[in-house]
Amino acid sequence: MSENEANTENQGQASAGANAERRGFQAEVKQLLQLMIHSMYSNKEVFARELISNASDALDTLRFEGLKNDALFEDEPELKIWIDYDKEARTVTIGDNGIGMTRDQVIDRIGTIAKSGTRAFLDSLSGDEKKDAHLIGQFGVGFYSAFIVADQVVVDTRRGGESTGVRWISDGGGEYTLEEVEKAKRGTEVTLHLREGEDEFLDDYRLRHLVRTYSDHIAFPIKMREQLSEEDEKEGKGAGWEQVNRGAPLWTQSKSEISDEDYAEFYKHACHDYEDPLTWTHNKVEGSQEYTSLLYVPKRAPYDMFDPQGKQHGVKLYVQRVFIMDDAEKLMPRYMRFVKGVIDSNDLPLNVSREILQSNKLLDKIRAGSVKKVLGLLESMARDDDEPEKYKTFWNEFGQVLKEGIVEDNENRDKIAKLLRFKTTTDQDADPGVSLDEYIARMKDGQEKIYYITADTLAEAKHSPHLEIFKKKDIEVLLLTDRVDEWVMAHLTEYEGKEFASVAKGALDLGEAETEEEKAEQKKLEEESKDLVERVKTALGERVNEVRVTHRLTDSPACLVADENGISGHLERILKEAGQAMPNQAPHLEINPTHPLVDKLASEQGEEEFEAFSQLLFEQAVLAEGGELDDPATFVRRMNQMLLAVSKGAA
Ligand SMILES: Nc1ncnc2c1ncn2[C@@H]1O[C@H](COP(=O)(O)OP(=O)(O)OP(=O)(O)O)[C@@H](O)[C@H]1O
Repeated sequence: MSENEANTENQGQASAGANAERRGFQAEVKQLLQLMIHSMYSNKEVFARELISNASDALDTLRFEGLKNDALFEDEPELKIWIDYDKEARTVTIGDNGIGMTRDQVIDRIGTIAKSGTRAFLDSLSGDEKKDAHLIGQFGVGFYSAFIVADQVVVDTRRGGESTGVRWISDGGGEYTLEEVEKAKRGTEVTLHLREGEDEFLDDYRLRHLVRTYSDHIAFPIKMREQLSEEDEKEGKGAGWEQVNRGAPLWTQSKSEISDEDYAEFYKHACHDYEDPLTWTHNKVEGSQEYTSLLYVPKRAPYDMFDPQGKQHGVKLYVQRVFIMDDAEKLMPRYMRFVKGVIDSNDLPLNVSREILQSNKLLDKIRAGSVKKVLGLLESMARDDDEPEKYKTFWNEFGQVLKEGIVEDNENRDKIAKLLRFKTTTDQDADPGVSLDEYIARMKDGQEKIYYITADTLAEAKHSPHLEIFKKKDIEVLLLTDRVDEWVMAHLTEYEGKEFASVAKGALDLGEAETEEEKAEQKKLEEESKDLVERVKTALGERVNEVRVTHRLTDSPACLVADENGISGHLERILKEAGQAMPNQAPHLEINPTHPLVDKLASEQGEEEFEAFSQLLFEQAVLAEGGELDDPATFVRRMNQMLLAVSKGAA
């Protein structure tokens, strides 16, 4: 019951009044509730953090909206949270005098889950409690965590400025009831009727301990009844209320006063995560503009990291300790959407609106400064040989998102490139992968470029015929298999003065990694194969752009190569899959005259046989680079004819 209101509810469970309306939960809520109760039981204490976080968010919202509408504060300007318990009724109540909710808001917010991708998320759960607990934690346990310890939850709430309040009651089954109630004070009280066996929470010491452990550094006072001495009780003294948490926002304190545990608990509260963060950076910037940033990198990627509709909590903006907005994009670029935390500016005006923030120079500077801090944090994590696991975790969870920065952030491209990690032909199992600095350090004598290949899978990349000459010469090649890689490489043209070159594009130039002798031999081969090249070109017609003698194959008869400035076959397939109309650009076909099949082709006299053979060579090359044939049936027919001819010859 509230610090302000008399305790009227008692004994047993609350029941809805005669005018109460019964409503069903959204199907997803029903499912989530059941899962939550079972899989989160071993973390049952989270309910305290979640409900206190919600109360603190409601106070933040009130303070922000109150900047424009003073009336919202009514006659109660002091913002607070309180916790009380009733041993006889077996209830614990968490109350706040924050913004509160209207009837419609209660229906929208606690009868429904508005997060996008909820259905898919629920379908992805395995039934394995431990795994599911992780996933649910990531999804956000929120208000429903109350049902882990309670078999009935009552929410009394009144929005600031409204005349009537609403009571919501549910036992966590399929339904809840709603009715209008008189509520003198604005805000929300959540009363938990504890399940059998949960009486441990009806204890002053236990509750205080929960507050100190989980919510010590939230910005508002959390109050509990004073403990009376025996003497006071004898004298019949009533208990007053006292603040239990420190109540100063963590980021305003100096680093030396904050322990790692404090940072971790604050993170879980402010960023709605249920695991500790991976790392963080806390900075006070002084001088021409003043702000404090406390930025965290989580341990795990959110389930909707690649969902464009996904709501991410991201970084919260405060102005002089007043919460202003929760909109990552204004404070962090998209490619840093994994960063969470708080930025508190002393210089922005308190009455700042979203419109002003759209184009605000101060905010731009804060954003640029914060991006540098995060990049610095990642750099030091990547360099940290004592804890290599950390960067590995980061890269495996968020590497794909960070890569987007190569495309998005011109200014920091080199810094981001330094943080990239790759599987390579020399080090396919490297976890998290090889850095560009390591690659450059082991480049072969005379090697001038950084070579890479893009493909859908690691197996496809590793076995690509385009790599043959590189294997022979022991030149390392980066194996790129993320979807975003094609765009990344279109923007990453050089690193530390070294150009990038796709092994599947343009005429291959190995520079000085090739001896004069090898170059002369290549020239000779080209001369000798002129007629053959002409014949193949004629046979294939429009299907190819150019036919030439290969430089890159040692074991395969032929391969396709994209134009130096064109798009690779891999990108062409990605774009086609995404439904983009593609101009038909024929690839170059490179043939390997030293291969016995090509030798056989050269000796083929019959024009029809020569053409069929050339087509086969071309189609094989399409398949080898992961492409699809326009007419697979004809390919199979040609293949079978060839096999029959060969077996007849052998008989
Ligand atoms: N004490 C409260 N005062 C006002 N509104 C509240 C309160 N508690 C919950 N709400 C509303 O109900 C919504 C749902 O809460 P819930 O805790 O389930 O999710 P959340 O806080 O949005 O996200 P998360 O799942 O990450 O915790 C909140 O976003 C808020 O709008």
